[in-house]
Amino acid sequence: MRCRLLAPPTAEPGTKDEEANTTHEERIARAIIPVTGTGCASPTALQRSAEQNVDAMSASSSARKFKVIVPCTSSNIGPGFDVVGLSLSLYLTLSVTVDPSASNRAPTLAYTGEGAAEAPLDPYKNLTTRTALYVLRCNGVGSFPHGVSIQVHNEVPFGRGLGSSGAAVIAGILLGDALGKLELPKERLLDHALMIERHPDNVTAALIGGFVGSYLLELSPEETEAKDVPLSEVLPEYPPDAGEEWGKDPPTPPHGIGHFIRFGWAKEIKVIAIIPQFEVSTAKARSALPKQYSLKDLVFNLQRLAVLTTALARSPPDEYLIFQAMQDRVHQPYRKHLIPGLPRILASVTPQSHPGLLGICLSGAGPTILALSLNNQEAIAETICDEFKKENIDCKVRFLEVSTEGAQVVEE
Ligand SMILES: Nc1ncnc2c1ncn2[C@@H]1O[C@H](COP(=O)(O)OP(=O)(O)OP(=O)(O)O)[C@@H](O)[C@H]1O
Ligand SMILES: N[C@@H](CCO)C(=O)O
Repeated sequence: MRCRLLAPPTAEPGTKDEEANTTHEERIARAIIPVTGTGCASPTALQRSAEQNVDAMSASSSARKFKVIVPCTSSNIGPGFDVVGLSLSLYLTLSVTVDPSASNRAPTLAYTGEGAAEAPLDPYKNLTTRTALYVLRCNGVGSFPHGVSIQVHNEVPFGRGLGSSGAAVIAGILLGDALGKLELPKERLLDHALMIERHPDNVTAALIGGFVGSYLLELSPEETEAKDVPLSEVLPEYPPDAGEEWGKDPPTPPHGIGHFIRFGWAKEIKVIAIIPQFEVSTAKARSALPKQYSLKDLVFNLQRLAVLTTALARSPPDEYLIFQAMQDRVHQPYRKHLIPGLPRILASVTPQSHPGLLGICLSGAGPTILALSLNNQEAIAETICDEFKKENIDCKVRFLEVSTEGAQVVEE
């Protein structure tokens, strides 16, 4: 088994995003928005030859097998709304076979695990494979290679604030890169991901691994305007018939649109995810946020985030400092109506009531609650589950590790 670890993180990407009221399909549409004003060139000689290369490579070799493994992520960690993400040990895994002797033109998809009943098996509708096709088409390869079959095993629950969509997008980015043998550098992979999921926190942490901070460059007014181009205009729903060409080409992402840095993470800090058994869509949770904030609330969060990123790297961790630094006034207060009992749940465990507790927050857009602790994990989880139970909500508890490696492609 040969492991192709992606290139080490060196730089950064970015854009700003307004995702409220959008579905993932619409977000993909945005991915395809001509942000540079110059889309991929329509199938040129270069594109055709890239496609022929991929097919020729497939045809001349035996079946190729590889895995794409992407961790889940918890973003925000209290005050770091849309800024920080933590990569954790639940994984989305694609087991991919490219068999030149198989005749299927479109990839076949099979799912097990979380979301198996909901995830589309049509590769032109599925978030991961559509993302892969976007990467291929932006890089001169007009279609999937023949004979691709993908077995998905997913441990990341949908719509719970654990970055399932970010993981699906990163899996698609790496899938496209691997199928096209593109070998894009990590920064360029991230550019493509940021065209789809416009807040960088989840996708960056999923790609890079560990505890990561990121920001996006502002789009120009023309680029911002262009983001309303509908999906149907930029990426056809169905593949063309043999010999026909795709319609309009998707725009390539601008280069270096996001920027990131990886922080340290003290090895003593343990992570507990308390996962309520209901979904909150990120789009809905984003639409609950105000358009404007008071200076007081922004300063409240900025002060805490500045302290938090260093405090979580220090050994031994300072319980009081971290607990205070994980307070938030930018997103959690506005999402409380989406998660029954949220203020009470967040107040249910403190370093005083549960020695060893470092902090508690909403994971991503919720409804999962993330607790950081030095010990006492079971008691912390039990108390939070009991609080949810008062609202007639069952929870699953996961004791997780920080996943330091980030997304990987493993050749078999
Ligand atoms: N493995 C997957 N395959 C296909 N689609 C997926 C996959 N994972 C997530 N999705 C899509 O993403 C949706 C969930 O995304 P959403 O942004 O609402 O929540 P999340 O990413 O789990 O949470 P958060 O962004 O708060 O961390 C699912 O309903 C599904 O449409
Ligand atoms: N930072 C994002 C993460 C969800 O994907 C939010 O809280 O809306």
